[in-house]
Amino acid sequence: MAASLEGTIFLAHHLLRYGIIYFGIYLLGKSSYRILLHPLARYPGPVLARISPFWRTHAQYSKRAHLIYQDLHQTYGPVVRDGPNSLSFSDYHAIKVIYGRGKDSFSRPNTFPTIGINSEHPPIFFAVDAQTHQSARRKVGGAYTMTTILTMEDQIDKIVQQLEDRLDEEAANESYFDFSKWINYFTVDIISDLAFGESFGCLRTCIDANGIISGLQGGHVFAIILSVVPSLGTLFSGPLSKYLKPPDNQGIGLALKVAANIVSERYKQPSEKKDLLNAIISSKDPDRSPIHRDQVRGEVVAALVAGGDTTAMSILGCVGFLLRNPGVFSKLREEIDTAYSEGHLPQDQVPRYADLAKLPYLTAVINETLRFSPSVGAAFTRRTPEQGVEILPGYYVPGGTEVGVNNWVIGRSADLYGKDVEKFRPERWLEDDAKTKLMKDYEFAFGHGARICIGRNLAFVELFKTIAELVRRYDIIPRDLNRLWTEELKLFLYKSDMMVTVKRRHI
Ligand code: HEM
Repeated sequence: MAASLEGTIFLAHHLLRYGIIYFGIYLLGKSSYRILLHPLARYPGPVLARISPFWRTHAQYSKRAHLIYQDLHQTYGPVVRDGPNSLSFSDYHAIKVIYGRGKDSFSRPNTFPTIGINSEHPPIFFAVDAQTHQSARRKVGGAYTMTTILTMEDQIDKIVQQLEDRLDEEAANESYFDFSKWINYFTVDIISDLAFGESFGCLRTCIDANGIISGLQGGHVFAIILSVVPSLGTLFSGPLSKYLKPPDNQGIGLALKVAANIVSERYKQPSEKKDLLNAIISSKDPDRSPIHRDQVRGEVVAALVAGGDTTAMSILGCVGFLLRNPGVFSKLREEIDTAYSEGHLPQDQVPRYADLAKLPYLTAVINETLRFSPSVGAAFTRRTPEQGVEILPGYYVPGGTEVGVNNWVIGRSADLYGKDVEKFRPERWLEDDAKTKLMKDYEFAFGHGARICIGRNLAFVELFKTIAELVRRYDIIPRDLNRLWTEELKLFLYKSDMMVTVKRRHI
């Protein structure tokens, strides 16, 4: 008995020892191959990134990947190998090749969890190959044009008014409060009102509707992990998916459930309301047949996930940079006050977007905000086509490689924006027509080409209105200008804990 136990221990010990040795040899062989013989071997990058995907996971997980990628390109140049099979580009010319429009667009790596999505009728964000994406996007494009979005302006204005009511209450309290919370609630109320047919009422009730906002932010951890180890994504669509479903009483699970209910209600009881939900429902396939209900459901959830926090972070960024640059703030306020005194803006209502878009300095401030601190601080990557492609002159990239351009890094391209890229200087958008045209051609805060942000018209309407109203009506005093906010990159570049006090201006 004792002898057989000894034998078993001896065997296990040997198996473990040789297992470790063989595994070590395998890892060494694989790493050597990736460093010396892999088709991307000629591209520079940190050793750990060249042999393992975990360098990228770690960078993303550190919550400062935007800064890590900026350093990475300063150290290694315009093309860096940031994973065994992936490259990051910092030369702005790469944008048009990687993200350019057309039937030959590069596909999106399948890196996002797709629970609750019907892969036969995916919403645009989840369509992987170029053709499926193109056909899904053609159907819903009309719902997001500026003309359609402007039919919803009165509803947006109502929520701008609710934000002002909250700020007036804070002004009466004369104490510091977290401005980022109200702006988050504000953008979620707008997108839920338009896409879900009814606002979640966060501003009204002063609470994060059943944890939807915090739940969405928590979901970014999955997105980060899956972006680096896409094979894990199969778990979410395979037989295990039912065990991995998020709980449907909070966060994204609740958003999915609410979306399913409101979409079927809207089909049962059509409404005259001018909102995104109706605009999407009335979208047609190119053959004029109605859009599939599952795509509608998916688009509604995608709008909430992609359109709430992103817009909030741009509004917060803009206010923060104005506070840090009092000269810019005064110049903007003067432009807006003059527009009122000359009768170009109405005294007794939230200004119309069409009038605000005529103000050149306001437009420049918003463009500069999107360059200086884009809400999306991680790259949305693409996969190169099978035959491979020359992305920059002399930089041939084999087929099946994951390639991307980081938004934050491109916003700091001195070739594109000039040597003073580290300064928040809206004037750069107003100085020289040729330079402005180039900067606009390569604008990247909303992505580029076939998958450029479909919600950007709505984002612009929200940004112009909110910034104009805040600058016109409030003095905003930060508690500590040197510690304006906590900034963390998840998938989006989050700003939180922005403690300020506000005073209503007497105008
Ligand atoms: C300042 C605010 C916003 C920023 C910075 C932003 C940024 C982006 C970026 C960079 C992309 C491209 C992703 C890629 O290349 O794969 C994107 C796509 C998308 N955005 Fe936005 N976004 C904003 C607001 C919105 C809003 C308000 C909505 C919804 C109404 C929205 C809905 C979408 C959707 C559905 C996509 C997927 C488009 C496609 O794959 O064809 N976004 N956004």
